[in-house]
Amino acid sequence: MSNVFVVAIDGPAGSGKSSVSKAAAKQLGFAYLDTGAAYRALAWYLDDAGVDGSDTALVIASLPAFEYRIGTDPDEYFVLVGSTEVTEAIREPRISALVSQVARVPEVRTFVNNLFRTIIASSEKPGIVVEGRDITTVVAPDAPVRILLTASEEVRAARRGAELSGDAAKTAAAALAKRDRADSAVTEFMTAAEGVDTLDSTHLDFPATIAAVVERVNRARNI
Ligand SMILES: Nc1ncnc2c1ncn2[C@@H]1O[C@H](COP(=O)(O)OP(=O)(O)OP(=O)(O)O)[C@@H](O)[C@H]1O
Ligand SMILES: Nc1ccn([C@@H]2O[C@H](COP(=O)(O)O)[C@@H](O)[C@H]2O)c(=O)n1
Repeated sequence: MSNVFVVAIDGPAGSGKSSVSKAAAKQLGFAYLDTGAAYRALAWYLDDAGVDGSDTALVIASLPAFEYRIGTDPDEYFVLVGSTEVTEAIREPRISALVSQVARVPEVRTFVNNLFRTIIASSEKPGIVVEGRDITTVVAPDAPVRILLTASEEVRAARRGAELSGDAAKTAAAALAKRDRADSAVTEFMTAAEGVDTLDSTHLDFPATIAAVVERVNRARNI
């Protein structure tokens, strides 16, 4: 890996990984890599092509044609599959409900992890905040800052529910718990691995959570 300073952040669904990581990256002048977007984009791609995401052989066979690009500038975030911008579409509850079944396939994980390592190594900023489920343990276990960002399930569900409307808001808590259960069978993100710092935002507001991340990074950089 290159000399880029990696901040690795993992956590369960709705713990604030993307919003906090993006804001911390902006404050630090770092790049930002949302790894969940790759799994979501693959789920979107398969769904769009009418491929059954539960058919492991078909999912693996689809990987070579999956053209994926993500913006790592926190001010210009985008996600592309081929020439289609899917930045918003991959956040839909429908895709959230499909994503775990593709993320459980080891060949998918190897494929996207190679992409992530390439993106990290080619970053032109002094550092990069990388968030997901297995960043502190698998993608960047040697990162100088490793954080497990968490919050109680009730608080996470309430924050996620507040973003949604209609039926999706009502079912947000159940959907979030279901996804965590499925993802926990594949990666460990509910408890911190050795050397990983737990940041519990249950009783912290958004600015205080960002400040806690930035403070950890500055301390590690002796700033
Ligand atoms: N400390 C906080 N206080 C209040 N709201 C917060 C805090 N942290 C995050 N949020 C809000 O919680 C919601 C969920 O955050 P976010 O989407 O970043 O989580 P996530 O971990 O990336 O979720 P997912 O894994 O489902 O993509 C957002 O509306 C975000 O603004
Ligand atoms: N490192 C990662 C990141 C994500 N996943 C899977 O992708 C889904 C979407 O992630 P979000 O962070 O956008 O919620 C997540 O539910 C996991 O299935 C992963 O396995 N590893």
